[in-house]
Amino acid sequence: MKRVIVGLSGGVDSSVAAYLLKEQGYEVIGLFMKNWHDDSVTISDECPWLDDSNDAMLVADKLGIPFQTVDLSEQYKERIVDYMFDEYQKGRTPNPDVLCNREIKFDVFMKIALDLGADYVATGHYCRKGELQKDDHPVYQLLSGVDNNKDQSYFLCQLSQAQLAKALFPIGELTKPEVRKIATELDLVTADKKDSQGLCFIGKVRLPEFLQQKLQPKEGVIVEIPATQPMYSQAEPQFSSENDALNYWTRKMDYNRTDGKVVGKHQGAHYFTKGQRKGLAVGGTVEPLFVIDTDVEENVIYTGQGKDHPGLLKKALFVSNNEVHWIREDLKLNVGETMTTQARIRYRQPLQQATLHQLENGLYVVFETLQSAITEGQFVAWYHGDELVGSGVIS
Ligand SMILES: Nc1ncnc2c1ncn2[C@@H]1O[C@H](COP(=O)(O)OP(=O)(O)OP(=O)(O)O)[C@@H](O)[C@H]1O
Repeated sequence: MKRVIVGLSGGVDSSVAAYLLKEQGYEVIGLFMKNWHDDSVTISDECPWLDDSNDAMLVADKLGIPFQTVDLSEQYKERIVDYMFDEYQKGRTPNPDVLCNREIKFDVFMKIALDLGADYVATGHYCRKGELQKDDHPVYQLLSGVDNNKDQSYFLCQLSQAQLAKALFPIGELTKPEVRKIATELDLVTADKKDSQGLCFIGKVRLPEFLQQKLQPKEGVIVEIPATQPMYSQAEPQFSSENDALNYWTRKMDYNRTDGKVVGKHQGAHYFTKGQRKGLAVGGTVEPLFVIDTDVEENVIYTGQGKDHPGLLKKALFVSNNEVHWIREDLKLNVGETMTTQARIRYRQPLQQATLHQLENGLYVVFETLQSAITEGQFVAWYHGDELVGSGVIS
């Protein structure tokens, strides 16, 4: 009998995942991980991990499976929390959920599970795993969940073949309502529990308060850039090489920053991210202000009115070579090659038609239409239909 260790979070999705695996005849063990030190960077008075671990235990009990907890708060602090601070300090916006999957759930947690004799590690993610044979070797595929509303493949965009080989996603063929129905029929305590917003990190703390714990406030100005200023020339120029064209589409905004006017003050550019609307506290504008760029060195936030402000829009992005990741290693592009794909630059964004260009210095992703708030530090993931083929950190 194959042994599966399922990450039991105390939520409904992993509860049902554990049930389904048992039905399929696996030997199932539930494992809860504690991520947070009570005394470290927790903000709110609540202590949700205790409630969650208790719910996970009750579910395991009801399903009649063994249950254990592991404390991974040290590793979580080192690999996720510290990295978060570091990235914000540099003016980038990291994605803790993607990292948590790559570094914690499918690395530290997975190694513990394998040491406990597991053949597989399962989670309650809404995605599916496929398998192909190529040159007599198995090639694993990461496929989106059938529930379009809940598809979580994006959060797993940094998994490797080795990690996928050992992963199972039992609820990927189901919709959320179907999962809830199963949990209700089984009378699980988690049946009506509200979703954790799919965030393993921000769900537990409020981001601005979290950042203020480590990043010192530093007063600076908010500058508004008028929307009438051209960001790109209206007519596309003639390019002498593909390189020139790609650099043109990914370059920084070309407005003269001194043309903007100071409209307010902020407490630190490193607290802000591109596309952000909340927290600017500047009134009296016709349309709401959005952050179009931050300069953490000069401590200036550049803003513009309206979500279609040209300063927010770009057609392409760049990923440096060491941050390009192919789940489908067999499809990796060589220098000079291109690939037609569909891509997204944030969770739940509908897939966008795009072309990948692998050049000497890195990978360019050129979209068919302008994209809003392409943000450094976030992940771009590219797909072929419902298969997530690769991803990278936006430079
Ligand atoms: N503290 C934890 N301990 C063990 N596994 C976890 C934990 N947190 C998350 N997981 C695993 O990762 C999966 C995705 O986590 P996420 O935080 O996105 O929750 P979710 O989609 O709301 O799922 P759930 O309803 O199971 O909490 C979970 O279904 C679970 O298998």
